[in-house]
Amino acid sequence: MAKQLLGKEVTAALNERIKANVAACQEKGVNPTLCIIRVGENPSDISYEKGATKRCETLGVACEKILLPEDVTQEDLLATIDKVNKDSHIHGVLLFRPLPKHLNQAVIENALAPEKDVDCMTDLSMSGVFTGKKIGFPPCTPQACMEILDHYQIDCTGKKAVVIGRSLVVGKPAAMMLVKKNATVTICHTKTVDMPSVAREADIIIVAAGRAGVVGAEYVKEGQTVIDVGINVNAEGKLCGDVDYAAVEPIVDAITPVPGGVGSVTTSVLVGHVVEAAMRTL
Ligand SMILES: Nc1nc(=O)c2c([nH]1)NC[C@@H]1CN(c3ccc(C(=O)N[C@@H](CCC(=O)O)C(=O)O)cc3)C=[N+]21
Repeated sequence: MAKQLLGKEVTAALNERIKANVAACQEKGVNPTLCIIRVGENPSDISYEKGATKRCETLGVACEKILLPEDVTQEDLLATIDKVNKDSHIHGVLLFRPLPKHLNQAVIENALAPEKDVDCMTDLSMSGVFTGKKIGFPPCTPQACMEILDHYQIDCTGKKAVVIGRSLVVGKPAAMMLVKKNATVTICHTKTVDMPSVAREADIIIVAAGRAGVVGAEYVKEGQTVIDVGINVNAEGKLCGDVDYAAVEPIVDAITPVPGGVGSVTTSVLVGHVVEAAMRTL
């Protein structure tokens, strides 16, 4: 039986710090405010939006939403971003990605004001993750993985870490953050040859493959820690991870469940960034 790494234990600690910072803002007459921009009706965007809305409420942060149709033009989305950039009562902006194919995502991502970039969407913010310079905020999801490792005192120094997935939202920045924690890191992706045997060599596996249940028993061995970043909505509308939990859990030492793992921590990290952005304006 593996130890469950529970998101709620990690968020309880984070939320206390966030609440204190919210109070500090309010004392100075500033109401930390998140603006969510959603294009279309992607179910995983909607579930993140629901989670973020609830967490904002719990923590006393305002949450505004801008919903745009799936066929929004590049011009209209850029105009929306320009508007929130100029709106001084908004401290942080979350734009769900990936965007529909007809939009030029690279241009849109860099249109956001850097000081409001609470999920590391701009190239400038992302450069901070790679250079180690303190620029903006790190991306919420890989930071949530690190918060879980820290909270459960899972030391990375000298450990072998395998990251499954090379996206700019999770895989690549997660690998850099693990390097910063002194792990030796391997990034696996769709062209990796014999991924199960690479994964079995790891002490720590971060799974951000983006497909439900792809990591099965053949990827793991005893003694490992498995962090499942996947949030997939299955046919019954239920959340499930990228790890086949029932197969993997009996083998490894520690594992994050879905739901109840990384996703819930991601949401608190996001709200924490919004409050931090508000504090920087004081
Ligand atoms: N720019 C961008 N950044 C993202 O981080 C991003 C994105 N776009 N697009 C969509 C995906 C999906 N995603 C989710 C996060 C939390 C829940 C979620 O359900 N959270 C629940 C808890 C879930 C759980 O317990 O595991 C909550 O906060 O209460 C769902 C989905 C982020 N993504």
